[in-house]
Amino acid sequence: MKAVHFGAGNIGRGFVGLLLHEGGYEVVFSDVAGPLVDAINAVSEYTVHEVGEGGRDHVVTGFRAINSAEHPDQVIEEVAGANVVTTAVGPTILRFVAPHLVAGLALRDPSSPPLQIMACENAINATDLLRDEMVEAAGEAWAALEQRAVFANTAVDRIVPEQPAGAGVDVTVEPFFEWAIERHPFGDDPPAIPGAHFVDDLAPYIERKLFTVNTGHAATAYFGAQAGVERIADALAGPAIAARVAAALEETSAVLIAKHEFAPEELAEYRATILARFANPALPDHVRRVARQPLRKLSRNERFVGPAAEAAERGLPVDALVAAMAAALAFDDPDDPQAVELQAMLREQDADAVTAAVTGLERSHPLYARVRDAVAARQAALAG
Ligand SMILES: NC(=O)c1ccc[n+]([C@@H]2O[C@H](COP(=O)([O-])OP(=O)(O)OC[C@H]3O[C@@H](n4cnc5c(N)ncnc54)[C@H](O)[C@@H]3O)[C@@H](O)[C@H]2O)c1
Ligand SMILES: O=P(O)(O)OC[C@@H](O)[C@@H](O)[C@H](O)[C@H](O)CO
Repeated sequence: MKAVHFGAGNIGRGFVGLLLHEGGYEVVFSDVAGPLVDAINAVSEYTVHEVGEGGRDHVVTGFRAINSAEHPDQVIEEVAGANVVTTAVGPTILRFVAPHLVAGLALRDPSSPPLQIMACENAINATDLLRDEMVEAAGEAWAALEQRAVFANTAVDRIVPEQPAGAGVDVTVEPFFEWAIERHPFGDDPPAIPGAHFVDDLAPYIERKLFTVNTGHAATAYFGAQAGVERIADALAGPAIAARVAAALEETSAVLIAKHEFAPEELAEYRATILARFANPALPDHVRRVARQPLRKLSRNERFVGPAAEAAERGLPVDALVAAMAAALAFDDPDDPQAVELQAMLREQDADAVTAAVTGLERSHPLYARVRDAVAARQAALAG
């Protein structure tokens, strides 16, 4: 069995590649970073080090890597003969992966079982997004290709920090992981992924994950950045930040309870587990990584505006989420292109233009005025 995994970065090697290996797949990593591809091909095994309570080491073997920027034909050929394709490249990169998948399907033996495609990105229905990109890339050819693949949305959860320079291909991760996958696309032949769970309805799982783990993580990072703290665990060690993050998560939990009927005590336990994961002192996770791409994180269906909009529509509180968005608006990292773009927008456009462009909210939406006030406050701070 063969799996082609796009994106041999932190989660690619430290989670997806590991579980595919444990499921018995030969793993072919595809990446555009030449030195990373060379480093992977220079070793016959790498170790995933789980750090923190209960952590242990896992050795991954049976993999190789291809530079898809230099050798697209090789990647396409691997896709054509694979059982499974996964991605962990970031939601905005899926459109660059899509043409390789379309070309691979075109080469695929039509009598082989359908290619099982799963995007493992932090976004609602990322696999649907990848499929849409493939349909667009294929144009009229799609009708002949679509039977050759099945598509399942997934929710992946494991904190994998940036790896220190010189660490080679090994990856340091937290011990916790969760991988929820839509069951119905696979019929009687689900992929072999030990530890993953197959669910009939992914929406509660992906929303619980994105609007708790990622909302809380991002809130910690943006409050931490404002306080000049570098590590996530250190940011959460301050009682003021911990209280603000906890308040934001109580607001998202209220939405999840109202929408998906989670039991309040179950979500309280989920929140406590997550805050303990963030506080793991052995995990070298940094504010800069977690805060990355603030425009993506402040967009309409993402971890702040998504749950806050639903809360406002239901008349539920949003104060703590708006406070976290205000901290995100202040995130100013010269090495993060989206942070630079956001700060330029705040300097050059009026509050309504920034609010609409960044959040995608209509002026008539009950959340709009609250976010616009936060935008105006950030603009006043920049001007003053
Ligand atoms: N790190 C985590 O804790 C974590 C956890 C869950 C989900 N995720 C999600 O996984 C995705 C990747 O995150 P990450 O932290 O591993 O990032 P990363 O930057 O470590 O890895 C991304 C990799 O994708 C590669 N890449 C870029 N363009 C590519 C292309 N066109 N084809 C193939 N590879 C390409 C990059 O070179 C890089 O190696 C994101 O969507 C993220 O939200 C991350
Ligand atoms: O990957 P992003 O940029 O969407 O979010 C940053 C982190 O919150 C994220 O990578 C978490 O570590 C991960 O989602 C945990 O499962």
